[in-house]
Amino acid sequence: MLESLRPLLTKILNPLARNLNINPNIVTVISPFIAILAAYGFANHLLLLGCVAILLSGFLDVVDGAVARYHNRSSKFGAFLDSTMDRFADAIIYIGIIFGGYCDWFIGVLAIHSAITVSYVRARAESQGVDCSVGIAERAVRMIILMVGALIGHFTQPIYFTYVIIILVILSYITVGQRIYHVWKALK
Ligand SMILES: CC(C)CCC[C@@H](C)CCC[C@@H](C)CCC[C@@H](C)CCOC[C@@H](COP(=O)(O)O[C@@H]1[C@H](O)[C@H](OP(=O)(O)O)[C@@H](O)[C@H](O)[C@H]1O)OCC[C@H](C)CCC[C@H](C)CCC[C@H](C)CCCC(C)C
Ligand SMILES: Nc1ccn([C@@H]2O[C@H](COP(=O)(O)O)[C@@H](O)[C@H]2O)c(=O)n1
Ligand SMILES: [Mg+2]
Ligand SMILES: [Mg+2]
Repeated sequence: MLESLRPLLTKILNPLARNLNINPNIVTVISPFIAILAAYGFANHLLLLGCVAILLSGFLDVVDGAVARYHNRSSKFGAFLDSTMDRFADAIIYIGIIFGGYCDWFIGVLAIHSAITVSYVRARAESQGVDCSVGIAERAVRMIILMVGALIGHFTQPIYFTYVIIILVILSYITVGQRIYHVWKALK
């Protein structure tokens, strides 16, 4: 969905990438630590901290790839590490949200389950040679929805954050369906 913004994003990030001539894997492993900070924020009812930390963690997730591409340091291990750290970040953020009591534990577990399943379907599809970056709630969209929800919860009432999480779970499962359908069409 947001993939079409990638060329624009690359243009914007290239000056930063040019000045950041480091191993992109270093950037990749910092991102989940910032996600832990987001989880800490949610667990302690600091919604604004949660929101800013998700933004920073997501920012690093786009910077690692930009640095890798700009300096011709893209690697298969880097791609693997990037995806793995993303799963870690996804889960830890929801764990923080559950601890903060922003949703029923069952909804929180579904949020983790749906997010991991969305990404698993893509990984499994790619192992079958099918590109699967489709669906309404790819990771960037999920992160943006969470940030917007946290902001709404902060500036109005926390219950609105809960509603946003429920919507996010529904959108994530729809994405699982969209991706399975996409792979079915590609492989039938
Ligand atoms: C806080 C600051 C110091 C930093 C501030 C900088 C600012 C100027 C803001 C810039 C932010 C922006 C550029 C970054 C935000 C991105 C973030 C919202 C989400 C992170 O996106 C992930 C990204 C990379 O994906 P990647 O390929 O590395 O990972 C894949 C992914 O995990 C897949 O998961 P899934 O299958 O989809 O579940 C795996 O399957 C893959 O294996 C794995 O490789 O994706 C980037 C895609 C887009 C091109 C990103 C577009 C982002 C928009 C331009 C962002 C606009 C953000 C707004 C500013 C947000 C405002 C919200 C507000 C605060 C309410
Ligand atoms: N440590 C890394 C991180 C990323 N890559 C490469 O970038 C792709 C992901 O790009 P994003 O802009 O979405 O982060 C990934 O598939 C790798 O090709 C890398 O090599 N090393
Ligand atoms: Mg990345
Ligand atoms: Mg990533």
